[in-house]
Amino acid sequence: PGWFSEISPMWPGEAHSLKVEKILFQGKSDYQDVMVFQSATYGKVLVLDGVIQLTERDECAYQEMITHLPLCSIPNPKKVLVIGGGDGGVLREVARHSSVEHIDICEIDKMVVDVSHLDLLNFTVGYEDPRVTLHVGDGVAFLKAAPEGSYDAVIVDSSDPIGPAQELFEKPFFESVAKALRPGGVVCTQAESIWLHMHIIEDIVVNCRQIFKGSVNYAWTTVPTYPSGVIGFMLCSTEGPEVDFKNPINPIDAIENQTKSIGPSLKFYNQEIHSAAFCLPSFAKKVIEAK
Ligand SMILES: NCCCN[C@H]1CC[C@H](NCCCN)CC1
Repeated sequence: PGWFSEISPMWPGEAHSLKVEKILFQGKSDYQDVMVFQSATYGKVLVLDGVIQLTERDECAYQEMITHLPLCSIPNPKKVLVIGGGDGGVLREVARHSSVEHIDICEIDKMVVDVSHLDLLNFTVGYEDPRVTLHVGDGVAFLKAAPEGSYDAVIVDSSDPIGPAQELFEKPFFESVAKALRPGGVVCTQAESIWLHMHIIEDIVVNCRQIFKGSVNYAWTTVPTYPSGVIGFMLCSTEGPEVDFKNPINPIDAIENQTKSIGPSLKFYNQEIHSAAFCLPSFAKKVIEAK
């Protein structure tokens, strides 16, 4: 009945709208407003504090890229930590990697986990995997408590810097990620849009270059229902065995064959788009590669 418009001070003067067929869930958690609605043309949509988190139609572009860009860049990911990602989409993607033996996920808002379990978003396949341990709590505290060198990969599937995820964009958090990663371990974080947030990205790149002594790269993908239609990721590795993010050594087709057991096959990610994701327009390249 009507339209949902995503209006936010984070993207002033513009708004993306989706035609609403039915509101499926509305709640207020300790951290944010949570809503799920059935849209006319993008399937079910998850909204937190008025910001679109994912839609059934295009979530593959975000979940597959944020997961396989890091995990296909190292030979044998075994222990993976997901910060955020309570909707379960990233878990579904991590579970495709048969080399992975244990997945910790730390989501601050239980209501987001409950909503995904309500099967409103049918992403529950990720939570059913026996390798998954769910921790409901603050990712900053979780990482501070993590023993040094615990993980091969950390995926920071956060919302935006206004609200509960604000600390996940700050230097102390990146330092705790670096400590929790093994030498040559990798982190992939949600890193905003080059059209909207070049200044946020610039600050993140400066911090990452100081903290991650392996390589620091920015990659991006297209998500029609995110403002400006694109979203980026910081891909960083700690000092140790060299990681070349631009030439994935853990090819997805090998993963592809393993994925018979996990839900639908990949809709977006492939080796070519992995490498292409690191190609940047000049206005972004100038800022990101100069730092
Ligand atoms: N597992 C899906 C979580 C989605 N993460 C974020 C949701 C909010 C979205 N705002 C877009 C801001 C414009 N760059 C960024 C990704």
